[in-house]
Amino acid sequence: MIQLDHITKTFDTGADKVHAVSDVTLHIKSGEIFGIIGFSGAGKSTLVRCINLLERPTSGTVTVDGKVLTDLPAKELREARKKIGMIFQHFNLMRSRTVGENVAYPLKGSGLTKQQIKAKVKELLEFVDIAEKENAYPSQLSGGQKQRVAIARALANDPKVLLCDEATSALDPQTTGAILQLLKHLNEKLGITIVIITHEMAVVKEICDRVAVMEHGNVVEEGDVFSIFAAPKAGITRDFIRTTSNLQKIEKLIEDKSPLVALKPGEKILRLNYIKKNTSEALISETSRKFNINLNIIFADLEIVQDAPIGGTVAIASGKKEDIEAAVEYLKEKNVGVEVLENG
Ligand SMILES: Nc1ncnc2c1ncn2[C@@H]1O[C@H](COP(=O)(O)OP(=O)(O)OP(=O)(O)O)[C@@H](O)[C@H]1O
Repeated sequence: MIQLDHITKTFDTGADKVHAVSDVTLHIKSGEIFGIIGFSGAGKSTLVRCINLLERPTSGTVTVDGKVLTDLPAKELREARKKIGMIFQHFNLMRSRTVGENVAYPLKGSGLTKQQIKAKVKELLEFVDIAEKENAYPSQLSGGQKQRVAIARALANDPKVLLCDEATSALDPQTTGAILQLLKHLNEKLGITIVIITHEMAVVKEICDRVAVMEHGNVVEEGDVFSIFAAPKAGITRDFIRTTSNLQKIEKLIEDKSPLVALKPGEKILRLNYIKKNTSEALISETSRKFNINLNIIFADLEIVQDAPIGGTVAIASGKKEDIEAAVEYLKEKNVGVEVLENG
């Protein structure tokens, strides 16, 4: 649906040149929710603004829904852009217009009659569940409500793609959750391809199918969300994942020689990470029985990503040395990442 080929964007500020995006090639499939994550200044916004040519790339081609946007003349580009909606962190609503007027705005010149526009606005506001605010002004709405209006406005021209630039960054966690669910709903109901820029891994985990990680204008890692969480390759990806996991707390306990992690001779502290979708918690009890060892879970940080458990547990393994070693091998065969954190 979206093909970015060798996109480079350099800003010439007079004094020097800023290489915001350097030779990025990405393919975003039709119907997926694609996340772009990176720290501030990584080039995420610039890259996404290149998709609808709000920012024209210095070089490279942008193809959306089969049209090479970078080659289109102005008039055709304007038409093609209508099929790419966009929402922003600060909503960008027109303050002097009502909710209904904001949503109707992109329908100007669409050829629809007043009556048809009215009906369309009503339908859109109902879809985002804010129909009762049609005559309110943006200043009378909460952040979450403003973003719902912005989503309704972005949907006015029945886009095939929705670009979301930090759309939940100004919202509290509960409202963030509700807006993400709304995005998921419109992805599923309307089949809209969604690109989400964020600096929060929790957002990626919540709704994205695939994710690209950006650093210094480059995509350093890309893949389906489960694989990226299970086996991140780039250092920056690991940093992001750490922000959503508590597992490293156990390392501090070991370092502080906490009684919680005190070992008897022969015991080991193992960190077990689920790295394939088919691993299940039952494996731990199965392994204990099979090798006649005890696996005493002292810490668990498990959650569901893309309908599969991910994260890990930390367990103290006790039993005969050779049985523990055999159990470790068995777990590895079963696609569990095993790391010995401490030997007793
Ligand atoms: N119009 C511009 N003129 C000059 N430099 C710019 C312009 N827009 C962006 N930049 C620079 O390009 C780099 C990438 O910025 P960009 O906004 O794309 O990053 P980002 O990952 O979206 O960060 P943030 O999350 O803070 O928005 C930064 O160094 C930024 O200062």
